[in-house]
Amino acid sequence: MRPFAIHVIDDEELVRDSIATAFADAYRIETFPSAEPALAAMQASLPDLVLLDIGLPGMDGLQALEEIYQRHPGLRVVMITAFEEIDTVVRAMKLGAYDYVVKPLQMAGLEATVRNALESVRLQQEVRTLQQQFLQAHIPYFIAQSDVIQDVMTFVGRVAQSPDTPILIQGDTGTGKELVASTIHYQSPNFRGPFVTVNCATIPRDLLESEMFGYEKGAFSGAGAGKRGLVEMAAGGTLFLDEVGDLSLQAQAKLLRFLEQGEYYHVGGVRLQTLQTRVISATNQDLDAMIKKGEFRKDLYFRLGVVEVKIPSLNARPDDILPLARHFMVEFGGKFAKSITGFSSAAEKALLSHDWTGNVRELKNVIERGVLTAAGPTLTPADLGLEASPEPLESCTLGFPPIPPDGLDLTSLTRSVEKHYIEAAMKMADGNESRAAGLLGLNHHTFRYRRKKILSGDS
Ligand SMILES: Nc1ncnc2c1ncn2[C@@H]1O[C@H](COP(=O)(O)OP(=O)(O)OP(=O)(O)O)[C@@H](O)[C@H]1O
Repeated sequence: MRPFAIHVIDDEELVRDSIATAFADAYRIETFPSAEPALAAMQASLPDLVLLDIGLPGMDGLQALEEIYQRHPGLRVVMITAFEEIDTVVRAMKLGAYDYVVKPLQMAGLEATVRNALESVRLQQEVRTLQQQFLQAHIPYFIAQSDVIQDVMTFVGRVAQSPDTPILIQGDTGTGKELVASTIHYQSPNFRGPFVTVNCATIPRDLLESEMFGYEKGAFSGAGAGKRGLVEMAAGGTLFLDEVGDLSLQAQAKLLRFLEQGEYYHVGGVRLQTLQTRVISATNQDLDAMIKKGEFRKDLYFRLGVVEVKIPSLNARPDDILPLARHFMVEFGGKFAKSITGFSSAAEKALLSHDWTGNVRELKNVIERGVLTAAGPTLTPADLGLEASPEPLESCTLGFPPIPPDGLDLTSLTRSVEKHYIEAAMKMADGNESRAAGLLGLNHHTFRYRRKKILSGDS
């Protein structure tokens, strides 16, 4: 199969025929005596290259070139021209033509020009394929099973569509804020640009401003050569400011100006710098409280949080626990070359009843340890370092009261048994609902629901 298609547009039949004959073996050739039918044919099927005569009847070559670029930007066009039309050639090249050949045509020269043009088409296709493969391999895989996190991800997919709207992600530690930020980046029009993470808590406060905005040579002692800032490195992409609550007030003022005007100065610099990047910030601190204490600028808070995304803690979305656990099991199984096939039912119960204060990060660590140390093939509570939930009541020896001669009210008996154990579990767990749920082999959500019902006397 000849891989490339070429459209030849020339009013001279001899030119059309000689090109068609010379190239027929190597390329798929279609010929047109004028621009209009060629443009119509392009609507149905786009060639890889167009050989376009300048002196055409009807729409001339330059008009046709403009029309082609308007409809199909990026298409390679080589102009065919008579020697005396050289001024027109210059105009064509300015409009974006790839190259030109002069009549009378020398087939060897034309062949070389066509080969070059098609090589650049091939390279462009290759770059696109590699880009696609890279993105597919790097797009973060975000597990979202629970309704609540699915709603968050639907919203995130919508807000990702703008290239520069600032987004503030709030959530407890380890809930997946950075993963959500990178998901936004890869779903946004900036996905070909860089995703640059700045952890504002780990860079010393007095260095943060210069690290973020860069500095000029000699800006401060030790600033031997100048340095580009992280903001600059994120140009055309996304700048992710993790732990944004840790920014000094001075850095906050600079960030505000940058967000509002897209402008900033290097530390020690006098030249105004401008660039475009999307800023996504995240925090697990209470920014409202920090604003009240004068530690965080209110205007910056509003600017960072043009769109706010709140990620619920893992305990509040128990439906995600097992899908996440299985996802990490596969990930670490592959990493450590271990064939772990799943979780024992006791391990699943233990996972569901554990109090995940460290959220998804804690769950990931637990599974990593489990996969690494387990003898397999299924993971047990001991492998995961979790306490097994108590055995179901049926297997315990309970002293059930006999049914009195006039019968009993099973519903109210069941209710008082449930009430008794919910209260006892809360007491044993020092009031921690999630742990109490674990003691009764329930997930947090179900336990909370039943406890609420019992407390309201409505069961
Ligand atoms: N829904 C999810 N699907 C798959 N992996 C997840 C998910 N949520 C979190 N993770 C993983 O859990 C770990 C912690 O997530 P991440 O670093 O994004 O949390 P964070 O909220 O930014 O934490 P911190 O507040 O400490 O900065 C990461 O390895 C991340 O890949």
